[in-house]
Amino acid sequence: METIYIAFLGFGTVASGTYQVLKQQEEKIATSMACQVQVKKALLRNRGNYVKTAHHDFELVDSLDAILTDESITIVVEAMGGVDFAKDCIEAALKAGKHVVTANKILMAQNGEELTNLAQSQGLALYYEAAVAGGIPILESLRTSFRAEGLHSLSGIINGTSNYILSEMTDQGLSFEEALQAAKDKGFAETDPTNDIDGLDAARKLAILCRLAFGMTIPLDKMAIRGIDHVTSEDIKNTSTLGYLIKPLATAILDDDGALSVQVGPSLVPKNHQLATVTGPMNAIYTRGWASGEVMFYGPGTGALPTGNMVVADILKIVDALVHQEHIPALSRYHVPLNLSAADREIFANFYHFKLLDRDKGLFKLTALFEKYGASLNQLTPIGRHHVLAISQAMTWQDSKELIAEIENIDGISIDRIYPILGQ
Ligand SMILES: NC(=O)C1=CN([C@@H]2O[C@H](COP(=O)(O)OP(=O)(O)OC[C@H]3O[C@@H](n4cnc5c(N)ncnc54)[C@H](OP(=O)(O)O)[C@@H]3O)[C@@H](O)[C@H]2O)C=CC1
Ligand SMILES: N[C@@H](CC=O)C(=O)O
Repeated sequence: METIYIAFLGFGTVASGTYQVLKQQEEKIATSMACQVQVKKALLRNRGNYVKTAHHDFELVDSLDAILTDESITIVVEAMGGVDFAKDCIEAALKAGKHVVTANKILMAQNGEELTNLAQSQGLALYYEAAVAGGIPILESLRTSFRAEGLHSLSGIINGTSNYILSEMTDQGLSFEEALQAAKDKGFAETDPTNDIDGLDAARKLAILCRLAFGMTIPLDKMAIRGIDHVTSEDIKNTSTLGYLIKPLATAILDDDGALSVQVGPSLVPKNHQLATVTGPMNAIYTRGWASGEVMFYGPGTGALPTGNMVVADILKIVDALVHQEHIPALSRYHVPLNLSAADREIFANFYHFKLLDRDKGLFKLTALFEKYGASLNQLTPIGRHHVLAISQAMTWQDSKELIAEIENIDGISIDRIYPILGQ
C-alpha cells in the first residue's frame, strides 16, 4: 500500500491534536483511503518545550530545509501561528512543490488571496479549514454545498472566548474581569486575549468566511469592529428584560445591489433565535440563502482534537486527490470585486440604552431626534426610575454616529450603549 508522508511546522496544540487523530484512526484512514498517511518530520523551535510524554514516531528537525529537500514529503502542515515566518515557510513549501495545510487565521485573513493564487499557479493545495471555527467544517461546506447558492447573509459566533465571557456574565452573573479570568483558566483565550476581546480575532475569521461565501476579499480596516469589553452586567440585565441576549456576532449582509455590509461586535439576539442557544465557548455560523433558507453550523471553535480533526480532513482531501490522480480543487470561490455597502457598514437595526436624567424633557427631545433621522422608537421601556431603552429600525452606521453625537449634546440625556440587533 502506498504511503503519503507529511511534515509539521510547529508541534503545539493543533499539531498534536492532528497527530493524535491520524494515529488513533490509522487503520480506518488506510482502509478508506487505500493509502497510508504518516508523519515523517516536525520542525521545532525549541525541543525543550516539546512534550516528551506523547509517543511519537517521527523525526524532530531544526531547519525548514530538512523538510523542503525531503522529496518523500508531500504535505506540509503549518501549525506555528504568527505571520511573517509562517508566510515565508508556506511560500517556500509551495515553491518546493509541497501541498500545504494551515490553521493560521491571521495569515489567511491577511494574505489568503495571494497565497491561494500561488498555490493555484503551482497546481497545489492550500487548505485552511481549521482557521475558522476550529472544529466546524464551514469553509468546505461554503465551497461545495453552497456552490450554487446565493447567500443573503451570514452571522457567526466565531470567537469562543468572547462567547464564553458573555455567557458567564449572563448565566452566572460574573463580572467581565471574572469571566475573562475563567476563560484564561480554561484555555479558551489566546495567551494574549486582546484580539479575542477587541473583536479582531472574529473579524479575521469573518474576512475568510466572506471570501468563501461572497467571493469578496475584505480588508479589516473596512469592517466595523467593536470589542466586548464595554458590555456591562447592567446592559445584559436590561436587554434581557426586552427579550434579547447580548452575543459576540460577526455579520455580513448582501443587499440587492450586491453590496456587502460587514460588522463585528456585541449584538442583540432575540432569545428565541437559534444563535441564542450557542453558549459557553461553542461556535456557530448561521446562514440565510435564496435556495437553502436558514442553515446553522454548530460546534467547538477551539481545542486540540476538534481542530486537529479539521486539519486531518484537509490532509485527507489532498490524499484522496493524489490517490485518484485528480485535480486538486482550490479552496476559493469566484472572485467578486470588493463592494461594500453604499451606506458604509449599514446596520439593520440599532438598540440604544439611554439614561434620561430629566425623563419628560429628555423623552420629548429624543422622540423629535429619532423622527429627524427617520428612525422609530418602537420599543421604549422604562427600567428603574430614569432608564429608557429604545430600538430603532434600519439605520446606517453613519446616521447612528450622527444621532449619538446629537443625543450627547442634549441636556438631561446621557447615552450609555449602542448595540446592533441581529436582522430578523
Ligand atoms: N488552539 C486552537 O484551538 C486553535 C488554533 N488555531 C491556529 O492554529 C495555529 C497553531 O495554534 P496552537 O497549536 O494553538 O499554537 P501553540 O502555541 O500550541 O503551538 C505552536 C507551535 O509552533 C511552534 N513554533 C512557533 N513559532 C515557531 C518557529 N518560528 N519555528 C518553529 N516552531 C515554531 C511552537 O514552538 P514553541 O513551543 O517553541 O513556542 C509550538 O510548538 C495558530 O495559527 C492558531 O491561531 C486555529 C484554530 C484553533
Ligand atoms: N481564541 C480563539 C481560539 C480559536 O480560534 C477563540 O476564542 O475562538
